[in-house]
Amino acid sequence: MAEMNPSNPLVQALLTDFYQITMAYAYWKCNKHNDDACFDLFFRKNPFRGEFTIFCGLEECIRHILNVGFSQSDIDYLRQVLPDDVHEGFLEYLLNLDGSDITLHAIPEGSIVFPREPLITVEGPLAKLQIIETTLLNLVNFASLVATNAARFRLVAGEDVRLLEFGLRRAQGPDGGVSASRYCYIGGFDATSNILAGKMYGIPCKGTNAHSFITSFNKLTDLDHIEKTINGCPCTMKDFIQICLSYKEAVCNLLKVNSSETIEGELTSFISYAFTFPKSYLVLVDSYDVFNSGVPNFLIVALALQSLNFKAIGVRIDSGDLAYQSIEIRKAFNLAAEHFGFDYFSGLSIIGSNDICEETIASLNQQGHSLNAFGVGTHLVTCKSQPALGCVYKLVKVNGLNRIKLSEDPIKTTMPGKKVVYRLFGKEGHPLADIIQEDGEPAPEGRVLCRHPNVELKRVYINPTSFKCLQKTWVKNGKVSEQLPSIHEIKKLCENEIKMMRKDHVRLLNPTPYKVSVSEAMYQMMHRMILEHTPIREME
Ligand SMILES: Nc1ncnc2c1ncn2[C@@H]1O[C@H](COP(=O)(O)OP(=O)(O)OP(=O)(O)O)[C@@H](O)[C@H]1O
Ligand SMILES: O=P(O)(O)OC[C@H]1O[C@H](OP(=O)(O)OP(=O)(O)O)[C@H](O)[C@@H]1O
Ligand SMILES: O=C(O)c1cccnc1
Ligand SMILES: [Mg+2]
Repeated sequence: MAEMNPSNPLVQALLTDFYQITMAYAYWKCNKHNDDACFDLFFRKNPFRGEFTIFCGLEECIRHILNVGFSQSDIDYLRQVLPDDVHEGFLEYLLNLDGSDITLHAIPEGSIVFPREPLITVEGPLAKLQIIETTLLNLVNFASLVATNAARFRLVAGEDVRLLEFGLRRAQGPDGGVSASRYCYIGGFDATSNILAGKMYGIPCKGTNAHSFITSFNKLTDLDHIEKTINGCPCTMKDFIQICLSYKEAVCNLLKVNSSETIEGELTSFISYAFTFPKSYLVLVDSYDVFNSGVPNFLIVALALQSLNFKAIGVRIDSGDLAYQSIEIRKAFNLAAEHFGFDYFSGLSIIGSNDICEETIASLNQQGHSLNAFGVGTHLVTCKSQPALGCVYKLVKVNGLNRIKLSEDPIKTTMPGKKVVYRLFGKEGHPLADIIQEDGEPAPEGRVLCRHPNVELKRVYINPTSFKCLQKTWVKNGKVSEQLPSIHEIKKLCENEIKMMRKDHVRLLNPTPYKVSVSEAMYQMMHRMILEHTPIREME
């Protein structure tokens, strides 16, 4: 199916690390390449000093598995970079490689997830699963990081504020930008300014205007000669300018502004924008002076539009104190609403932008403001406060034998075996804890003993009112086995999952860790393996 290609053509078999190919060659040489393997993809620490993560990137992983394969030119290139004596049989093996014997289980995209949980579990031939490691990690790491970042912006902003993603110009390259737009939408943003992402993924596109547009206009007479009329209305530019000017004194008197000090070029730019977009008139008001020019000029044109039965949308401010200015702008809108008798002026939108981060929004909320929307770029899409999520991909089983990787740091010791995660819900409806079990253990029933994976004495009995298994099988032997959700469904899932959490787990500052536990059987198996694989030192 053509539509099941990865959305980025860079996502292909060669988008992996060289060592995956050399290891695959060694597996092949030792006849291990078709060993029956199982790998887990997971992270060890939530990002942004938080206690939750939004899992994203799954659909692109699935698309990669459905399409993975080396072209003849890939093989020709590999022949050049591998040792001279590389066996032709291995290159032939690579040429014929596809995803037909890979099975993938995963937690649904958009879910709230926690450290050490297998987000994706892949089963299939060892060498193939080795080759796709880097690609899957690349597809999940940034996607989950930026979606989590977006979810945090949504949490701090609250439900009633619109969040617009403006990051493309600052993003880490074209793919960073397009991916950020997609996963920020899932994480909680309402729209993007990135029209390619809009087209590719069906994300709503929104935009205002820039200082260059406003400052490119100079004098009203520059527009005088325009012969076109306003869209959907017989009003010419000359007439429209006259209507605007007829409101100038009244607006300036109302706002106690010296009308001769308002900037004519700015008014000209607003008129030209309103003339073009009479139904979506929203302009940037901070190019010269917000209160002595931007706001009066905006209102002059909003009133002119109203006289033609069009309703203005609002303003954007992109500098200065966003709290103070938004409150004062709202006062001006209220005054105009009352004076001119148009109630909706009180509810006009005020969008704030300019280097906004999570802390700025928290601070603005604390100070009080009148913004309806935030336009956020740099801090959101570059994940400035934490540039990477440390997802890893570890072998957990081969030919029926559980495998383990030990570490001095117990949190880095891998959890052996194929596993599933159950989420246990309490009587208030919130998740109480997740429990990682060995695949094949019965589902939790009655009173569930949840053990800390590493600390023997940390145990808790949970009596869940309900539970759910988080994993689903999305690909079975190279074929999609579960209907993939739309981006809008993924977004909705993400929103619901965050809402279900107890507030203290998802608060942004010093949140309470959510319990990720293991079953008794899992605990015993893991610790038996740790003992078996830890050599006992000799001392004299
Ligand atoms: N009331 C506020 N409380 C806290 N932070 C704010 C407030 N208002 C604006 N900010 C933030 O303060 C910073 C102001 O940045 P900066 O001083 O560079 O901008 P500016 O000089 O106002 O604008 P520009 O340089 O674009 O003309 C921005 O990050 C902005 O988001
Ligand atoms: O500030 P960010 O969160 O990255 O959001 C995107 C920014 O991009 C635009 O202006 P740009 O920064 O290009 O120019 P300006 O700041 O000089 O207006 C916009 O006005 C925002 O300020
Ligand atoms: O539409 C906007 O206002 C916009 C788009 C990109 C960057 N800054 C602002
Ligand atoms: Mg800026």
